[in-house]
Amino acid sequence: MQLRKGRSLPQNPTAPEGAVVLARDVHVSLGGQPVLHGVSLTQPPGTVLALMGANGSGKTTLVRALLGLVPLQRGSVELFGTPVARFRRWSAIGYVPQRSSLTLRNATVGEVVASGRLGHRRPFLPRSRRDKEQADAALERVGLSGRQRDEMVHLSGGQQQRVLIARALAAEPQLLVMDEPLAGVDAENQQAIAEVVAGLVSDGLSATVVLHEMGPLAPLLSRAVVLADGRVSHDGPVSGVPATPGHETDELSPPDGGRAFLTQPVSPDHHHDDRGPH
Ligand SMILES: Nc1ncnc2c1ncn2[C@@H]1O[C@H](COP(=O)(O)OP(=O)(O)OP(=O)(O)O)[C@@H](O)[C@H]1O
Repeated sequence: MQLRKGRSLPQNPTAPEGAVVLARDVHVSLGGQPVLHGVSLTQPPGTVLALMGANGSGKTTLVRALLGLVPLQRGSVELFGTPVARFRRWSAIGYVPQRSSLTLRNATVGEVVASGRLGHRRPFLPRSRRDKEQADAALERVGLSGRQRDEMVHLSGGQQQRVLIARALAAEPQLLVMDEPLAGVDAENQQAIAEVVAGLVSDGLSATVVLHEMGPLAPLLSRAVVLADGRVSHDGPVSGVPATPGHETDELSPPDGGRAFLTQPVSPDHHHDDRGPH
C-alpha cells in the first residue's frame, strides 16, 4: 500500500538536547496493589521507544503514569523537561489508546479525527479552516483520504486503528504515544501503520509504543524497555530483547524481527479480528 505523505503536519520543534520523556524510580499502586516497582527510562527526541513485556507486566500502567493519568507513589516523570504535574502543553502529545478499550460504534471517521483538534479549539466557536486542514492532512497521512463520512463500525480493525492514529496526528503532536497499535490488525494494515510511523520519524517526531510483538515496526525501533512484573528487565537496543522473558539467549534482531514476544496468550480483548470491508 502506498501512503502519501501528509501535506502540512508540523516538523518537530523539539530541541535536540533533552529527553521527551524522563521517568525516575516510578512506583504506582492500583487498587492498593503495587503494579510498578521503581521504573526508570529516558526517551531522547526523534526516537521510537518500544515498551514491551508479557500481559500484566505493567505496560499500560506505565504509559498512564508517563501521561500523568495515575498518581505516583514515588518517583518522578518529566515530559519535554517539565514535571508531569506542571505540564500543560498536552497538544504536543498524541495519545492513541488501545482500540479495544474504545466504543466508537456511532461515530464517523470525520468525527473521530476532528475530535483530535479539540485541544486547539476555542469554546463555542465552529472549527477553523486550520482545524479542517489538519484533520484532512492527518487522514491523508494514514492513507484514508475521503473516508470522513464512513462510520467507524464499518471499517476493519486495522483501518479503525489508522483513524485513531489520524485523530492523534490532527492535534499536531511532537510525541505520539500508542498502546498496542498492531494488536488485532492484519498484515497489510500493520505495514500501513509502520509506513505512517516511518514518515513521522523522518519528520522528527518521537513515538512511544506499547507492543506485544514488534512486527513491521521492528526496523523503526530505536530501543526497547521490557517490563517484567512491574520492573525493567531490559533497557537498550532491540537486538538485545529476548524473544521470551527468561530465555535471554533467544534474541530478536531487526529488521527481520517481529516474532511473538508473549509468554502468555493475548487476552481475547487484544484479538479482535481484523474483519470488515477494506
Ligand atoms: N485498576 C486496577 N486495579 C488493580 N489492579 C490493576 C488495575 N489496573 C491494572 N491492574 C493490574 O496491574 C497489573 C498491570 O496491568 P497493565 O494493564 O498495566 O499491564 P499490561 O502489561 O499493559 O498488560 P496487557 O498486556 O494485558 O495490556 C496487572 O496485574 C493488572 O491486573
